[in-house]
Amino acid sequence: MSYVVIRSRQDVPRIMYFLRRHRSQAAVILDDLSVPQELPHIKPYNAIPGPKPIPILGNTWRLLPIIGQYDVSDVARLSDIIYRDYGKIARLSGLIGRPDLLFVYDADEIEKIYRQEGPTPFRPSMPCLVKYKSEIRKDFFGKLPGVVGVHGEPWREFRTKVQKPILQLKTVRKYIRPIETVTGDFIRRMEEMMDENKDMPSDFDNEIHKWALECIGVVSLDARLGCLDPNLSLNSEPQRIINAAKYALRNIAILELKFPFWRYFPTTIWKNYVKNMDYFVKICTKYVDEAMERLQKKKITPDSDLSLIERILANEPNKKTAYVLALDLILVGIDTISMAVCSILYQLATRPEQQRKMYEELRQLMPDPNTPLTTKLLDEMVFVKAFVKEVLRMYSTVIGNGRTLQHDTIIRGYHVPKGVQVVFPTLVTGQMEEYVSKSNEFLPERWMKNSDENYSIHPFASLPYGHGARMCLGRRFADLEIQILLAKLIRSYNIEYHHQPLEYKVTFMYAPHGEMKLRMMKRLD
Ligand code: HEM
Repeated sequence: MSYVVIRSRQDVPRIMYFLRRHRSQAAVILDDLSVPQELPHIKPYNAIPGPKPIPILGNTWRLLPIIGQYDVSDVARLSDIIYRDYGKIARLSGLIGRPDLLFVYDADEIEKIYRQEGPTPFRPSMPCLVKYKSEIRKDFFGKLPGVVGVHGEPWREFRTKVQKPILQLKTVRKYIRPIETVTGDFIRRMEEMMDENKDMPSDFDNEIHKWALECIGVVSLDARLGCLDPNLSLNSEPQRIINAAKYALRNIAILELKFPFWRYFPTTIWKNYVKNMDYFVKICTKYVDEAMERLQKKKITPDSDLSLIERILANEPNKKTAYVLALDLILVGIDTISMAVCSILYQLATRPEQQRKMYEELRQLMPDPNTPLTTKLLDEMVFVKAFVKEVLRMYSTVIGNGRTLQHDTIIRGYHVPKGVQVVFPTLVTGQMEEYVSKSNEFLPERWMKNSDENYSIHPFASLPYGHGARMCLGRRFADLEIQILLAKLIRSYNIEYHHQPLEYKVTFMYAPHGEMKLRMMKRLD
């Protein structure tokens, strides 16, 4: 199917006549994206295939516990099943309390939607966070609600204020040393945790979570939070932060994917969510205030070597921007990265040949394992970077992204009305043979410029960090943190796995599910 974009409504009859005459299958898109219903060839929205809703419960029952056809943890499989059952476009309608979900598995269409999204893309996410920010703590967030769960002008204004420092390589690179220090502490802790077989404990994923928390503390609060301390008392601040991160973040899957009872009355899980979010607000306020005090004592010149938070505080008279930014980074920058790291380490442990290649690259770049990391060294770790990309293609931590359509749009020949939530299932499209050559094979080399073979990949098939103006704000930090961890760990240890294979599931993010008892064998060279 090809498309014809028409600049003016008056041209419609002329173009339609031309298309009919030439028996063309092209779909017509009006430049202003308002689509008249009567255009021939364009099928109505309700003709899109999809699971049939049942009366009263709509399609929500499919996600209900016990009677539901799909479990929350099956969401990744659900997206695959929908593709197999209905093809490249499918509609999940009749979801109580939320708009229809439209699954699009066509990389050309995904590209088109992303490219047309305009200056304020709307990502339908985290309704519970929206309620928290816009109702429960309206007093705090007011006109500066941040980026996560925020849309339209308020989102654009906030993103414009913070985007430059967060994505600027100069700022990100300042964090090589601090993240290397956190990671060194984490690896020492791993040494202490291993059993007599050198296996990590069964809850090793929680330890990775603490490393991610400690990293985000350094980035967003200019602070070492102390989460890697092995002897935390129950009431200590780091332990309370660890617990809040678990409840506030991990329960979002239950709040958002299961029936949203919390919208109608405050359920226990909702009350806990609010309590933990309040705790995060308190922590962010405390550490940003401390950063401000330190900043006030500094003499700032245009060349001052400032941290991310200091730069925000120096440019913005309102401290609220820094509080809210820190909160947003914490909310989305812990689980994403810790789950991605679980997945990457598990893949390394179960792919010894690939791990050997990574090790050889690292040994060549860092003959002494204690070589301090630099921008140059990190840039030269091409296999490390390619391996991470390949894991994110085949096991994308965030299984899909989405946009709420802000205009009526034609997608695969259907007229899709404004307001529908379009889902881009990157986990599925990233593995479709028509978009990715040898899609079922795990080949990091496909991402390497000087690879012997010529692999093709559609640029919109695998987008683990999303795309466009709303793309992941923390992606440079995410890449940096993952790369530093791999460089330090794989240079010095061989990672193995000697237990039952782990299945991938969605518990908020897509990651191996079960006991991550990785074995860490110290390398001798
Ligand atoms: C491997 C780890 C990560 C993955 C796979 C990931 C993925 C994503 C995706 C898919 C989005 C939506 C983008 C879009 O709508 O186009 C997103 C948004 C976002 N991410 Fe990440 N992310 C990761 C790590 C991080 C980290 C470490 C941080 C913070 C330091 C972070 C901060 C954010 C923020 C603030 C947004 C919201 C941006 C906005 O709506 O304007 N992410 N991320």
